[in-house]
Amino acid sequence: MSDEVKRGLDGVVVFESNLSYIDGDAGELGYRGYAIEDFAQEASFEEVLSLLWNGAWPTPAEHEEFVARLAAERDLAPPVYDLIEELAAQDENPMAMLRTVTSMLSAYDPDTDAEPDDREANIAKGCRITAKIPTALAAFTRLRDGNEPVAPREDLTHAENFLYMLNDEEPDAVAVDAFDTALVLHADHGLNASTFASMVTTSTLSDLHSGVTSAIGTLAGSLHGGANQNVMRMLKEIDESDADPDEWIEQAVEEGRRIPGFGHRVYSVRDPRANILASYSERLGEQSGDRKWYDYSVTIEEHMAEMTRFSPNVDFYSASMYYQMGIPLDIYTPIFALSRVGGWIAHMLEQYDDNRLIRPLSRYAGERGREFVPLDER
Ligand SMILES: CC(=O)SCCNC(=O)CCNC(=O)[C@H](O)C(C)(C)COP(=O)(O)OP(=O)(O)OC[C@H]1O[C@@H](n2cnc3c(N)ncnc32)[C@H](O)[C@@H]1OP(=O)(O)O
Ligand SMILES: O=C([O-])CC(=O)C(=O)O
Repeated sequence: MSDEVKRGLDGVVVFESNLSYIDGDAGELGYRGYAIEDFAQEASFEEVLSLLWNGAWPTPAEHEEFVARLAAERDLAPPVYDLIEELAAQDENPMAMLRTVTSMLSAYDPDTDAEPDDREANIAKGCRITAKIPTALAAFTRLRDGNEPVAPREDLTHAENFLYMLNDEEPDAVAVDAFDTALVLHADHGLNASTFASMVTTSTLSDLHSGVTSAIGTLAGSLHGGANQNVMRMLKEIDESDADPDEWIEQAVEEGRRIPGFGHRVYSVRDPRANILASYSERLGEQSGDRKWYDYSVTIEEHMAEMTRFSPNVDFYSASMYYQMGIPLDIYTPIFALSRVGGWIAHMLEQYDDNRLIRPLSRYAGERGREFVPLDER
């Protein structure tokens, strides 16, 4: 057995999966064999969940049933609302809130005592987690901003309902289209770090709630899902600095700053999701009559292309898109989680069906044979 260390598991293939196909050099992404460009603006997030979890696009009857099942699970048990209120009062970080609340959801899940690899119970738990975390995020955001939570509605789609709960008004069609497409595009992406974390957790035959909780904690970091918030912070920094955006980005690159929203372990070219998200960012700018955020983004991309080998990833254009929709900056990463939960669950379902404990090796690099000295002799 080779003891070569593959830092960051770069290039190591550890599973077979039927979920997402990525060609990082060609800039291609597909879910279960369907190219994202063919369905991202056509299929709803609910349809994509069915595709990922069940392996096929739903028929109209299956879709209707699934949409109703998900919508019926949106509300939270009163103690969960109490926890959210407490966390909002503490001004907890929104990703930490989501991680804590997801963990608590298992206490109120009717299938909590099912065998961890019981597929039907896991689909039921998956529906509940996916349906409830948008309610938790919207309630938290409203409470910490001094507003009353808005109860979920069963007659709205997943995307519509979240925006409705967040703003206490029904969203317009452009916002719903943009948001639903963003949910679709963030739903799955191979063995990214948070998905891997969820699978490490369930490979021990731990439960689905634990897997999602691990994944949320992993998505939060700035090298992964946390980058979308940092992109917007960067765009605001440029805006507030009054600097010429061209000069700002040139200087940042020359200083060796790690530019959020650029670079990827798998893509050597522009992330295909960024193409679609960029078009929404531009459209929202045009709709509002202020293209500034989109234009800053384009300037950064152009300079990055000239000065570095890095292209935009999924987090780059989602930032200006969400900002122009009036979404608070610090909930961009939780919004990523509201979508990626679909992919985490799909991968965990695959994992349970063909499980083997994930347990790689480290190469010991410390000393050996050292002499122990008891505490009172040190
Ligand atoms: C949903 C997602 O998770 S998409 C990714 C979101 N994350 C970001 O956008 C954060 C910015 N990007 C990055 O940090 C990286 O490109 C990652 C973490 C996404 C992938 O990087 P890795 O494959 O692990 O490469 P690694 O971190 O080893 O970087 C290799 C080199 O490229 C540089 N580099 C990588 N990304 C960037 C960037 N965005 N800006 C400037 N330099 C970069 C690193 O500084 C490093 O340089 P060095 O060799 O001189 O030290
Ligand atoms: O695949 C990755 O490493 C990161 C990513 O783009 C995602 O999780 O969507």
